Amino acid sequence: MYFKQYQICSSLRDTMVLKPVISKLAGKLVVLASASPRRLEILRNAGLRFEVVPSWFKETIDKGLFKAPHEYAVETAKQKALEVARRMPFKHLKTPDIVIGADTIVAVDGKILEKPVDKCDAYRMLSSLSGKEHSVFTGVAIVLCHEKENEEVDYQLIDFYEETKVKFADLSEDMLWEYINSGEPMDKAGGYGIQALGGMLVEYVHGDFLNVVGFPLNHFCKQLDLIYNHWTPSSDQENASIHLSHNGTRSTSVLTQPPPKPPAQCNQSSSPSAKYNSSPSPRLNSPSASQTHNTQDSPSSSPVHKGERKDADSEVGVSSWRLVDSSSAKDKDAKLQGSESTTLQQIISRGHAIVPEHEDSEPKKENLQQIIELMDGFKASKALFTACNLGVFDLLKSKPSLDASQVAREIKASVKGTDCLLEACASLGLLRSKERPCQKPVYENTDLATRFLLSDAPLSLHGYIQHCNNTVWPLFSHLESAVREGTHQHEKAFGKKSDDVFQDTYCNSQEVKLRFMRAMHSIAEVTGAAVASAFDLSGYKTACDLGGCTGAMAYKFIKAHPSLSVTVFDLPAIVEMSEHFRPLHTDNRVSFVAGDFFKDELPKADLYILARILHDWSDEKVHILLRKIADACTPGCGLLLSETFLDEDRRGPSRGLLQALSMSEGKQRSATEYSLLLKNYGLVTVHVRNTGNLLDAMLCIKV
Ligand SMILES: C[S@@+](CC[C@H](N)C(=O)[O-])C[C@H]1O[C@@H](n2cnc3c(N)ncnc32)[C@H](O)[C@@H]1O
Repeated sequence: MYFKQYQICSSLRDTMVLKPVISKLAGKLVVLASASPRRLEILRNAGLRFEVVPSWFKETIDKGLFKAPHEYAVETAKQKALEVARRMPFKHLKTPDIVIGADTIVAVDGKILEKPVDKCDAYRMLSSLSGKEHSVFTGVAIVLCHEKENEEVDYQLIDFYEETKVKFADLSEDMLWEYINSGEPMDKAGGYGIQALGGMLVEYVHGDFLNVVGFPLNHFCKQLDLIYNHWTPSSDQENASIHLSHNGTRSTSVLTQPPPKPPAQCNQSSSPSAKYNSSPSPRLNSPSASQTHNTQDSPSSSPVHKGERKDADSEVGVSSWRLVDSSSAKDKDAKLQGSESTTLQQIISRGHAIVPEHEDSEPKKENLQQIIELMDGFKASKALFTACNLGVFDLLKSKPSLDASQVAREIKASVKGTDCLLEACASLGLLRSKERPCQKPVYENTDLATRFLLSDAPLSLHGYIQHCNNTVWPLFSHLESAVREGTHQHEKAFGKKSDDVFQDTYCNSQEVKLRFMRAMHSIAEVTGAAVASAFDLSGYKTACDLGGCTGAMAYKFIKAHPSLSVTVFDLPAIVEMSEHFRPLHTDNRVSFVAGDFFKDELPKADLYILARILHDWSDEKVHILLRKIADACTPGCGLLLSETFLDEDRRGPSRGLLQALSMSEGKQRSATEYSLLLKNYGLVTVHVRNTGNLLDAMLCIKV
């Protein structure tokens, strides 16, 4: 077991630099516009969380329009991604943040080979590759979608391609037909799959192997790095094309292209309503006004910058649009019918006007809305807490369709106050009000409330809501002092000095302790399954969940890993109450040990779990704990760390940054910061998983 894992560890060390890049996409709705299982696997293995929405774009672009084969692959990738980016807000009722499209082709003797249509076609393709070197190109398009007002979405497009040279051995007729009859060639570009049987046909590969499989992961990560770490919203960079040389050395050049044509010229186009405006910067959050481009190009020369080719192997183009649908939302769906192969040109002529943005002198509606929502945020939180505490959602589960006076009677509150509370909850999407002629409306729980707000729902957040109301709220009411003094405000909020919040505050009374445990339990119930299944832990037999509280995480781990046993290690005051949280149907693979992880010997295990622990403690205490863990680990032992990882630039997620405001003595960190910290203790990160849920995860191995 240890040997196997150590190998994984060293081979993955090289990819470490890429992980923080992938983590940039955490919390974003990333969509892969491809059903290719090979692309799916490559991206999943890289830790990317995404939805798959296969593109309806038919690969029917006339190849003759393109000067070079890669241009065709890039154009197809673009059209696939754009089709999904445009379809999702209508068909899926959500706007993705990023859509990734890709198209892989094989080119030999100036001809493009796609997927064979039948066995004879496969034979023709494979025999044309026999004994020769050919090129595999994957065109990739990254569409960044930026939702503006109801009817508007900004699309920014980054595309690039990767070329890999592959040489086939001389293939005998027997070998060819044996391979064709295996069925493998049929859904593969060029008629072969290098990752399976087709690998036997290959003499050598020059370049990125994964590119031949279907997705140039390395180049893609470099692109993400450029998008998220290196682009700044400067006007020069609007015309930036970034060239990545094939041998891995990167040269970034800002092209000095002639300025794009002004909007007046765009208006002379064949589609009278079409004006075109590019957003200035590839950063999602910088959609201010800028340059214009002509949209009258054919698909082969659509408004993606065609920069000078500095390097024959790879090219990146950047462009962006703002589409405004000039028609009503109702007929959008109808318009999209049969739009599988629409080009940008066609979108325009279907009633989407692309208009320049103006520097508004008045505040934009959405800006004002954003500020007002922030100002009102505490009112919404408090309305939610109050409705939960008064048992409104539980009541409407047992007695649906009550009006305000009936609810008031049941929860023993005033009719006036209850009326306001119910109306407010309905406006927040927590209740549904049903109008009745000449009578007061009645209320029911929405699906959201049924899922998360009932005290007995499997994913109930009731416990955490009570903790927020009783503990976090008082702390936040002293936020200004906390910021001025740089310390936690437990004494001001709870009238009691606290050196160790867990022992001095949470374990102070049975009531507070149970409330704290319910809070931890509810979050672990919601997040635990994603954390537990984030990595293949089949090599581990025993785990110890340090600060494992009620055991909620531990139960998720044994469910996800049938051969794993977990010891939950927590303070004696917590362990004595853990029985209350034991699931009805569970075996004895979860056990509890009471102790203090700063002072006592840690239970022996080959995997340690630290979920939501490190962020709470000072550097000094973190050092004590990690030293103890490192000493308890033999080489090959694992540490699974689960926290909310901050973005690498520490600009988000807000949830993590806001939580830091009320934290006692610890701090929030990014995945890289955790990795560097753990490395000091010989714990080398081999995988990072941004779960897209509240908690992310990282697997480290002791070397
Ligand atoms: C924020 S909670 C996290 C609970 C759990 N790991 C989860 O993710 O749901 C921190 C846990 O660490 C435990 N803890 C705090 N100080 C401890 C100590 N000195 N020794 C052992 N456990 C401790 C607390 O009792 C609590 O259960």
